[in-house]
Amino acid sequence: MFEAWMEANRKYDDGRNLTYSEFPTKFVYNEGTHEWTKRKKGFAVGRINHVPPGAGDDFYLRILLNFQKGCKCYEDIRTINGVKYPNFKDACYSLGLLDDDKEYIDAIKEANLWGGSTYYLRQLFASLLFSNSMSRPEFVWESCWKLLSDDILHHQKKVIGRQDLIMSDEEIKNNALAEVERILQSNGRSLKDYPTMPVPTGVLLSNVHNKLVLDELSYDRASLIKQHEEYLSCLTAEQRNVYDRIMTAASDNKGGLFFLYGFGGTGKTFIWKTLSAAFRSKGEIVLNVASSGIAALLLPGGRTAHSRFAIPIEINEKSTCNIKMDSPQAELLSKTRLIIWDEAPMTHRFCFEALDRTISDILKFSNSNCSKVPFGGIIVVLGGDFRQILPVVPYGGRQEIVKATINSSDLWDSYEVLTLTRNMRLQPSSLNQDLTDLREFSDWLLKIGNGEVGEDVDGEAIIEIPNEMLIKDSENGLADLVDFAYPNFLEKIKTNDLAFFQERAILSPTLNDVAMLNDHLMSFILGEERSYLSSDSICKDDISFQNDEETYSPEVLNTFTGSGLPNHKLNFKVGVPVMLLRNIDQSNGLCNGTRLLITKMGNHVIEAKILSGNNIGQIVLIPRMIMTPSNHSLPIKFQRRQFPLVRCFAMTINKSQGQTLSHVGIYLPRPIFSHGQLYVALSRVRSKQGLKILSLDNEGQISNKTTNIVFKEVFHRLA
Ligand SMILES: Nc1ncnc2c1ncn2[C@@H]1O[C@H](COP(=O)(O)OP(=O)(O)OP(=O)(O)O)[C@@H](O)[C@H]1O
Repeated sequence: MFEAWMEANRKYDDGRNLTYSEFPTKFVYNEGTHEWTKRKKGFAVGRINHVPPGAGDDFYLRILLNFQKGCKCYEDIRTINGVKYPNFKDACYSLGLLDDDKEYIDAIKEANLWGGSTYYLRQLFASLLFSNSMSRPEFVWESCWKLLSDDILHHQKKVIGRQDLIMSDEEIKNNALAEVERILQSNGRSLKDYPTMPVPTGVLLSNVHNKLVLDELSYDRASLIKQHEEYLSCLTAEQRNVYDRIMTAASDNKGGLFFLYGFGGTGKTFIWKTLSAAFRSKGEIVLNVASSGIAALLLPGGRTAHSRFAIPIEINEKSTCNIKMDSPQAELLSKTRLIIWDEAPMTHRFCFEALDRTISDILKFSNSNCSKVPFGGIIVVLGGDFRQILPVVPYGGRQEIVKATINSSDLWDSYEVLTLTRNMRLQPSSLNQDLTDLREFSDWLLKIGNGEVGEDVDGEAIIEIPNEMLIKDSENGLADLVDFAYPNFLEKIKTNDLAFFQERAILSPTLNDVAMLNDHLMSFILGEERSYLSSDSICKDDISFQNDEETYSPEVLNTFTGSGLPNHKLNFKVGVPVMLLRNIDQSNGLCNGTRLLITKMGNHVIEAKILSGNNIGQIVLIPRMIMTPSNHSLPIKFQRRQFPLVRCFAMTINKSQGQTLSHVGIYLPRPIFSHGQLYVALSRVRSKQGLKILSLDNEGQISNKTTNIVFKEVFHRLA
């Protein structure tokens, strides 16, 4: 039957765009003649028999049959993009369908051929360590250390000022390793965390244990004193009240929990900066974290809460953070005076409860009273806006989502709510007309966020979109929306205009609509399009692994999609903006949500330039990484090795939270589906001139109405 498929491909053209399992949709197999003939009626789908991984070449042949089309002989099956591979395994590898550390060696070699700085190569290696993507990191290091240390001798000659300096291979290798260690340490990691990796000899590692603490104490106090005075003199009366209340709690030495409630632009970040300067200028430790990577980049020395506190991805009401008692993180927490946590309402309450439990456990040894006060007596200030998107609870309804928010936690009774109400972005420096416009827009936004526009029926209201924000009377609404968000788009791609892409996006509620928009925009870009396939497998620690292996074959796993998980097949071109889906190197601004522009595409590595945050224009090398989705709706635990990237001409509204943009097109082919989504989409811009909305009704016709969802009960405990 199988060989007859190749025979049929030699005979007929019609089936050559079909894989082996798609073949029965157009052909029928005749058991008597052992031939495939063209199907005249009916429909059938094929299934390829299970082959266990231990079966050798047959296993790889089976994988290839899910991708290769129109093969006329065995050689065709192992020919990829015109290259004939010696065996099926190598052909699978070239398609990216295998998990193999060889890929990372090839990635480093490939990036080296691009001729960039060795520093970027070491960052690439460090990001592979951060993401635990290599099964044998020491093997990759041994194979590539020469490429990763190409600049060491030159650098040392400069440092020492002796052009005749000679270094042995071991010394060069040790120095390169120390550089990798430096990158790891800036992100709270060390080579010591990877037991099979060598560690550099010399002074560097003796500091490792305290590096996290040292980093937090190494701020320039003199300049912070000046900064603090400057900020303090600017505070408005209500901002000053907030500041005084927190400083009083600090001087009382009894700890304190606060929630700073204020909509966008009321100066929450300004307060965070003032407080951080106040404490740090006195040599006290402040940990600035945020729920999203983007918000973390706005804070001085900010990190995502999940990475700073090692909060487990799969969390429940009994979880604690992954911080051991005698670890550097524990020492850091025991010395911390103030924790600032921005965008708190989007994080599940279990995360705050896990941190509270962990801190109490750590501190109870030094002070037995600590376990009696929340967060062991550290002052904790949360901030954010409950009008925005609340924690995502997979398949959770209204009740589950509301129950997951921080103000449903038992800890909430201990929080004191401090409020900011004055919009500091809209100040009288603007022209009068502009100011009136801005105020009207800001008031309308707040009403949308509060659910005060339209008639509320069980949390949902149909609202009318103001005319000036609407795409209407249009032959092709989508083309007009694209033109608004990305005018002269091809020209901007040609000139590699980073500033243009930095501030623009199209937002839509669902992943499918976003994928359609990204396909649409990418189709205009000339140049080679490359497809990158992921390697998917069931996690070996899944206890039902043995039984599931047959049901969840790689081609079934390939179909899984989810928010935060890159697709099995990614299509990119040079010039396409993408968003990072992992925290790679937060100290260099590479976190979940950072936007990048693709500049080079290799077989195993992608080069891009940073578009958002603090390091705009900096080059970064992105490898494939192992990602395990935490989606409980999936019946098994599986992992995907893929580039942690998603195209972002268009992005989901949820992904846009925290981004500030100048031009936003909102595409609503169907209504938004959860609390805060409309408010978040509308409030990404600073003025209504930066906003256009294309809303479609059930018949797909342009409409001036859309749905807003607000769960008003989340506002109840904020008075
Ligand atoms: N007291 C102040 N004096 C001068 N400028 C201020 C003051 N407070 C805030 N600002 C400025 O107003 C703008 C908005 O403030 P900020 O970014 O702190 O608000 P936010 O509440 O954090 O907003 P978002 O939630 O949208 O991030 C910033 O440019 C900030 O520098």
